[in-house]
This record gives sequence, C-alpha cells and structure tokens, in this order.
Amino acid sequence: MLSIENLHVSINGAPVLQGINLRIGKGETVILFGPNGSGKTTLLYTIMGIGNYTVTKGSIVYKGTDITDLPPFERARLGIGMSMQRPPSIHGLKTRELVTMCAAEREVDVEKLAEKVNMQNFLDRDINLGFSGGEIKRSEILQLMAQKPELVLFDEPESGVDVENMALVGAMARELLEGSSEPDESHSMITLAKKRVTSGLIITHTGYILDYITADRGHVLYNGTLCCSDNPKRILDHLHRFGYKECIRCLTQ
Ligand SMILES: Nc1ncnc2c1ncn2[C@@H]1O[C@H](COP(=O)(O)OP(=O)(O)OP(=O)(O)O)[C@@H](O)[C@H]1O
Repeated sequence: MLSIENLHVSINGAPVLQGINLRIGKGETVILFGPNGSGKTTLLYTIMGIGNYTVTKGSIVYKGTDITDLPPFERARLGIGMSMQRPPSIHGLKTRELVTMCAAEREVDVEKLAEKVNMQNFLDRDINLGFSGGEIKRSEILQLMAQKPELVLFDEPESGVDVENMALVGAMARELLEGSSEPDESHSMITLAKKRVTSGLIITHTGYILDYITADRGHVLYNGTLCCSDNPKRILDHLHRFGYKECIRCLTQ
C-alpha cells in the first residue's frame, strides 16, 4: 500500500528526516512514537504533500504510484487522508461545505455523518473557527468519514480530547480503519481482519488510541531516523519505564 524508501526531508534547508524506510501493507495499522521535535508530523505532512517540506532524497510510493512530487489534492484523490493535530481555521468555509468536498463525487448524508460525531450543530459554522480541541478532532474525523480514505494518517488523535470524547474519537477511528462489522456465525474475527482494506499511520504520545484500535506494528522516530519496530504496546511500556534515551542505544548498535 505505502512504501517509503530512504526518505530525506528538509525544512528551510535544515535536515529533519534522514533516511526513513517504512512499509505499510493493505489493512495494516502502524503506530509512530517519538520525542517532541523528532520529525513525526514532518513525516505525515510529507506523505500528504502539504507544508514547506522539501524531499531532498528518496521516494514515497502509494499503491504502485510514485507520489513524491504529487500535489496534495492528487494524493487525496488516490485515497490518502489526514487528520491534522492543528488544522487551520478557514473564514467563509462552512464545515458542511468542506465535508461535502471531502466526499468528492460520492453522495453522502452530511447530517447523518455529523450525528455520529456530535457535530450537527457545527455544520454551518466556519471550519475550525473557535472550535475547542475536542471539536477540532471530531471535525477532522467527520471529514475523513466523508472522504473514506484507504490510507489514514492521524496526527495525535488524543491531543486536546477529554475522556468522553476520546471514547467517541477512538470508536470512529476504529470504524474508519477496521469497518463496523462484528464477528458473527459466518464471520470470525480473523476473517474480518483479513478483509480489512484501510491502512493507518498514527502518531501518539500517550498511546490512548491503542485502547480503541488494533495496531500491527509500532516504530520510534528519533532525531529524524526510525530506530525500532515492535509491538506498539510493548514499545509504549518500554518508553514509560526507560524513556527515549534507550533509543540512542538501539540506533548505535
Ligand atoms: N516550518 C518550519 N520551519 C522551521 N522548522 C520547522 C518547521 N516545521 C517544523 N520544524 C522543525 O522540524 C522539527 C520536527 O518537527 P515535527 O513537528 O515534525 O516534530 P514532531 O516529532 O511532530 O514533534 P511533536 O511531538 O512536538 O509534535 C522540529 O525541530 C521543528 O521545530
């Protein structure tokens, strides 16, 4: 689904990502940990193609197409969607209009989608203008639900979200990534897992999102380099006990 090879990215001439190699298969969800400023958001933005990031080396291939130099709208058309940590407010653009734009040619019932994330009363407000942290997250999820991307990039889905809203954001993130089917007599959990088509790349500091979604793998991004690959809950446990300083040892071994 996504294949990143030897990716080097600079911001205003300063190197931030230095030789990232990452593969995410169809239906796979990958968690990205890393200390502040290590380059996690830079990686997600570079995959989406937004912001002032310059790819100085390497490539990003999505579903067989080299998207390294494609504009963001073409990446979105190919099926990549992103929930930003701090999306911009846009004066004059109503939430309803943006949600409809996200759906592109597909017919969507905007009201019904909005109800799922308690955003009915926000549809006629300018997007993100004056929204609280939790409202911004719900609005981002609403846009993704309308877009139905095949690769979902989540930048810190927990940030600014209270416990109750976390349950909602978590449930909707799970629905986006894993669908809403439950095991029954003819569908086992394994069969359902094999049928998954949506992939995810999720940045988290707290790991709360892991209470809601099933992640296949975790990585730590340290100083612009990916330094480990393991079960995400095990990585989180190690980080809680030893902090990021152990990553230096892994990088130099
Ligand atoms: N527009 C910019 N101009 C200059 N430097 C930038 C710019 N955007 C990001 N950076 C720098 O790039 C580095 C990586 O930033 P990035 O936001 O990717 O880190 P992060 O791992 O997502 O951090 P956090 O966990 O704090 O969100 C940081 O040192 C940051 O200051």
